[in-house]
Amino acid sequence: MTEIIIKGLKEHIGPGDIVGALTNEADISGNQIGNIDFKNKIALVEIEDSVSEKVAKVMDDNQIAGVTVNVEQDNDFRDKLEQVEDYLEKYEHLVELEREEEMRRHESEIKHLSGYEREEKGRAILHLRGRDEGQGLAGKFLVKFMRNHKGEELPDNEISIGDLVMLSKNEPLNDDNPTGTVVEQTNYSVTVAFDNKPLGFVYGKDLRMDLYVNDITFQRMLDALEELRVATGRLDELKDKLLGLSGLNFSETPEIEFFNEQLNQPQQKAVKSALAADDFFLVHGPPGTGKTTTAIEILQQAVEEEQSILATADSNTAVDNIVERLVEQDVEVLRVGHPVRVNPLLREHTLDYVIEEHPKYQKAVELREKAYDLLEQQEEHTHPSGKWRRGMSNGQIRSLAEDGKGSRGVPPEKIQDMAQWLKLQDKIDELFEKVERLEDEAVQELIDRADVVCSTNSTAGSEVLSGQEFDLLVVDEATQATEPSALIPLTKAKKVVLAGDHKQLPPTILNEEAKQKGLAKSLFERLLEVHGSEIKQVLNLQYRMNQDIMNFSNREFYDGQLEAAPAVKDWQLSDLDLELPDGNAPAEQALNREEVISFLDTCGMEVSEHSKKDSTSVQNEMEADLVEEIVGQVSRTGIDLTEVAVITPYQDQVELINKLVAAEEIEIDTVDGFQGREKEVIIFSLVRNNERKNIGFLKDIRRLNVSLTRAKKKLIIIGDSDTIARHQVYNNLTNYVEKHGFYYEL
Ligand SMILES: Nc1ncnc2c1ncn2[C@@H]1O[C@H](COP(=O)(O)OP(=O)(O)OP(=O)(O)O)[C@@H](O)[C@H]1O
Repeated sequence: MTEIIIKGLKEHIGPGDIVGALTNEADISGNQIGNIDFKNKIALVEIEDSVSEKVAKVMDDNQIAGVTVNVEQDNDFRDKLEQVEDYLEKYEHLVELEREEEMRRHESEIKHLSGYEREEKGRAILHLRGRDEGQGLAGKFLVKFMRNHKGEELPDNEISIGDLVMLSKNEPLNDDNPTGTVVEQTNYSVTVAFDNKPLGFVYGKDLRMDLYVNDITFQRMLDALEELRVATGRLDELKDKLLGLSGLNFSETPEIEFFNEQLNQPQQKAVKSALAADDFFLVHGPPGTGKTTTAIEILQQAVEEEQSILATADSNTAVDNIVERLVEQDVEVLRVGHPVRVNPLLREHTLDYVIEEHPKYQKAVELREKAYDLLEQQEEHTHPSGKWRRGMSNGQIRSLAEDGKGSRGVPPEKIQDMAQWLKLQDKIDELFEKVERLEDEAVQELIDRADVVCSTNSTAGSEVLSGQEFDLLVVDEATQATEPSALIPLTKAKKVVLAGDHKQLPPTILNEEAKQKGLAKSLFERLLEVHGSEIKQVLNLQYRMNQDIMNFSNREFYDGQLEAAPAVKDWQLSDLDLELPDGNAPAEQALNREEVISFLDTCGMEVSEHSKKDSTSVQNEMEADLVEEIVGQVSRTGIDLTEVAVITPYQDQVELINKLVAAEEIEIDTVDGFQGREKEVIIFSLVRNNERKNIGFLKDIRRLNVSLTRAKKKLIIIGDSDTIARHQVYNNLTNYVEKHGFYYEL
């Protein structure tokens, strides 16, 4: 027996349909068919060896029970199926772990912060009252929550549609508190759907709502995984390729004219290869090498070819960056996403904004208002409820009303009044149906009209984009997205280009087990591992840093492939019109010496790191004082302070330095928060200084790479070589600065 694979089945198709179709269409007898095994929408059917080829040929693109199916012979298929299932189950499990961790963190915050503090952070809303809104879709119980005081706006908050929230009265941590999903939201109210009838208190006053988990993104990840599981056609092919079950295809490299004439050789090559790739392509862009610049050119070229295009990134900031740069190039962009989360300067490109101008949407607004008027009119009539309905069907009420009759003790006038209510209901239903259709059409027309649709990875899974297919998906900052997150837009695409740098920081994962088991790994990295360097182009000319700042990272992380563009390779702080200090104090020397990289080593000084009570973070007062001293020197040079930043791996150190440094223009941030950014001068406080030589999460040397590649003209590092230099790369760093920079033992 040989196994043939039938793909694209529908739920209603059973073994009988398959046997029927095969015996009829392929002219074989029932006893030439063996076991039939169903896996989702796929059937694995055993066929006698002598006829299996014929069956596969006849049945491919043929119909079974009215459904067109794909049929092939593939002896490795069962194996592949298992691999796919292992992959999907693994990620479903990891997403679930992360989701649970997020809930735990919210619980812990609810425990440790007051309600007001949570409200301040936007993760709780206090002083609410609940109003019963009846039952909604799938029998869920709907409750609308508003402030106790009528007409009072809700405070700013992070809660959004799809999130799981918890309702409480006085006891925010009570196990019995009901949780439900946010289904509707305005400035004044949040409507929540509960699976079961919630406890009576939610219909009262003085309630508190807590964000429990930002669930929508997790749900969309799980939906994307499920889509992969039942994928057919192009998505099925992409799935095989991303798992390495089949190879990649490339078409001929196109001859093109570049929109951006400044693109350098590797950038041009990346654009051409990305266009030639049929399935996946990676643009590997080390810091400052023009990753986004290259991605923009790829998008413009695809627009020129009239492809339908989706461009995404994990964060709203990164998406806004793409939107801004596309708009500069006169590309017609449609930005999908909540306008509140979009840069105000770009709001005119959001779907919510442009749709207001669409005639069909305007008509929908008009009809909706009509429907609301009718709803009001309806209140003047009798609702056909149990009390008055007395078991009568709508049809009976209508025909009794027509005949002017009463029934079951209900007088004729009451029946007529109920019939009037029903008549209005019909009109209301019809209006809402029209509203929905008009809105859908308006959205579709706007999507079709746009050259490029832009959204976050998560929002690519939103209702407005459901059912859309794109010829090309470009994901920027792809190494900062988890694999399931990148899968959300991928399920809509025929071809995928990812731009990123896996040598910089991966996405933040809260759950340690999920992180260890691979959730922090991006799709970019998977593809690189599976398909090797054929799938990528490295951009190796960087436009950010003096070459001495670049070179350490170049050697440690990029195999020496990076080059500094001529314009930047020798630039220095003294090129700016500044008054550099002329003293010999270390903080002064760090600024006035020619060397662009300095290391102020605190190795001989007292051990000085410590953790605050209940904090997993670390701080170092001695380093903070030094930072303050250097900032003082920098400020006196007359430099534009918005061109200076202090970065450090630890949040508590950020807070400590923030207290010491008065100049508000100077950004002080964690390394993770500063990824993707740059400044003329960077002061980097390493913090770790302990007898145990413990360097905590500095062990992730990608964090060091990010830290060392933010400064354009001056990088000042403060750290304790005794603690850090146990680690080889940090040891290399101190050696490097001794040789190529200004190294000073305090
Ligand atoms: N071919 C080029 N010629 C001149 N300047 C360029 C070129 N390519 C990129 N740049 C400049 O280099 C800077 C970095 O470019 P871009 O923002 O595209 O890089 P990136 O790799 O996405 O950066 P990051 O690593 O910070 O994410 C920009 O100021 C851009 O204008």
